[in-house]
Amino acid sequence: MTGAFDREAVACFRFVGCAFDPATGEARLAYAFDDGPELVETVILPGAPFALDATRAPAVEHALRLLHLVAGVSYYKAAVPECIRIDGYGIDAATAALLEDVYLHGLGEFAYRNALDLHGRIRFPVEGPAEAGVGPGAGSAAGGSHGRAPAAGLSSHALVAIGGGKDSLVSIEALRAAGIGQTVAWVGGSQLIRACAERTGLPTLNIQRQLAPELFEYNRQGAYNGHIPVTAINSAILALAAVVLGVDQVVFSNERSASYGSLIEGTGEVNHQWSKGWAFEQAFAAHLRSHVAADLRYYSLLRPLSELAVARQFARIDRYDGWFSSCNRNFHLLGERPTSRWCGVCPKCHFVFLALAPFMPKPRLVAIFGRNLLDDRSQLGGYDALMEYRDHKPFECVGEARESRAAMAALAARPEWREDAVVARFRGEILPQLGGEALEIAPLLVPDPEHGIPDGVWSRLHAYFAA
Ligand SMILES: CC(=O)N[C@H]1[C@@H](OP(=O)(O)OP(=O)(O)OC[C@H]2O[C@@H](n3ccc(=O)[nH]c3=O)[C@H](O)[C@@H]2O)O[C@H](CO)[C@@H](O)[C@@H]1O[C@H](C)C(=O)N[C@@H](C)C(=O)N[C@@H](CCC(=O)O)C(=O)O
Ligand SMILES: Nc1ncnc2c1ncn2[C@@H]1O[C@H](COP(=O)(O)OP(=O)(O)OP(=O)(O)O)[C@@H](O)[C@H]1O
Repeated sequence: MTGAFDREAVACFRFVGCAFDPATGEARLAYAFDDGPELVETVILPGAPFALDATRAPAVEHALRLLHLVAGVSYYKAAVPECIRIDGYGIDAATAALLEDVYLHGLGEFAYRNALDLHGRIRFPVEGPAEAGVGPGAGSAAGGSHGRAPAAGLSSHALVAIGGGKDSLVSIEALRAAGIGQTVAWVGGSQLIRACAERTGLPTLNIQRQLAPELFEYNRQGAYNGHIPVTAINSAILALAAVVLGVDQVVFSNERSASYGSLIEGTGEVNHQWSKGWAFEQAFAAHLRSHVAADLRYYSLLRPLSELAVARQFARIDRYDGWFSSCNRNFHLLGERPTSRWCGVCPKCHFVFLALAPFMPKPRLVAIFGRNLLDDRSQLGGYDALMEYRDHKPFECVGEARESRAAMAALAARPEWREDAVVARFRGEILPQLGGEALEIAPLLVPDPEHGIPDGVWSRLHAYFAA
């Protein structure tokens, strides 16, 4: 491939190579289409130089390769060719199966919006036996690998991903309450995330990430573009950071509701937040243990909780009211920064306002958002989609439709909310059509037993979450 980027002319996507320099903390991830220019993404861990002993160095190499393979999704999507090549190292069948899952499901929304069918198209080449350093018996399918990589001598400490929204702040406060040592870590240059991280008063770790600049040029030249599984990428970055720093836990804050997508007529389920779901968490955690380090734990602290349960927890703390935002418009790499932390018109603003409303005094909530979204008729369509009323759930990180309906039903019974435009319309038009649907909030607040939180952590936390 030479000259301008022509997605139809691409034959092969290549993983060209990757390297980590412990002296500078820089990871270099290189890709290419055919014999075109190298596309180099960089990730920089602060705190270099790092001393990696003989136990940790192989774990770092395997975490680096995993990051190289996962982060490739940003570039692969530009042309989605049938041929994938990995230069420089081979991968085993378990790794190929994990990646095929991450690319297929993580690009689910991308494929739907671009009218592409990626089923059966994404095949990672398996070359040779299990990767070096991988313990005997490494399994054969994503999530099914029960082998173990050697332990890397990691110390007990949690690297907790912080995203500037309510979810990670709930986890951070829960871990603090349980007395678990933590460093709050984020990827990228967001000032909003930095402000929240500093507000926690805990040690912080800001990892820089620079996408290959050619990708943006390819986008201008007509590359396929769309959503990617960014949580999978951030997870792989934090896993690399954990083994480089020698700590044993990578903690995310993905709630139970993230495992459910939008039901699209004629297409089926498409999950915008697939890499925040339970299937990804299980597969990735197992893969880290079998292919990176047996003593590395990856889990989501909020997996047992619904979005409403997370909102209830968040409402218990007011320390972050003037700092946090769940509105994704704050987090673009390119383009303008919004002037307000809450745009007030996107699905996340709609949902977070609704989810917090049953658990917070109204004046506090309105002060956080600077307005009352539930008393604004122009927001009716947005709330209909959240409740899956005449529309599908939006492609965004929002709770299940039954959670939105239950929250709305609770507000419909509250004098301070029931006359507000969106709630009054729900009472008059939607509620009567819901027939026998159970609309109580309480059952949705019960922690789910399905999660990957280590026993020692969960035993200290479940009372906190149940309180
Ligand atoms: C902030 C945001 O929502 N961005 C999405 C948006 O991208 P846009 O072009 O408007 O701006 P940028 O974010 O600046 O991206 C510029 C281009 O770079 C590509 N890109 C970016 C990051 C990356 O890791 N790889 C990339 O290839 C991107 O394609 C842009 O062309 O629309 C895009 C297309 O739909 C989305 O891909 C952008 O989403 C970001 C990757 C992002 O960080 N989004 C999170 C706020 C997000 O949606 N999180 C999900 C979790 C989903 C998951 O499974 O992990 C959530 O919270 O639900
Ligand atoms: N830039 C980032 N660096 C590292 N982790 C991130 C980043 N952005 C989001 N995350 C993590 O990804 C997961 C999903 O993000 P999400 O946006 O749902 O969480 P949040 O920002 O904590 O809360 P909210 O849902 O209210 O926005 C969380 O664990 C979050 O900490």
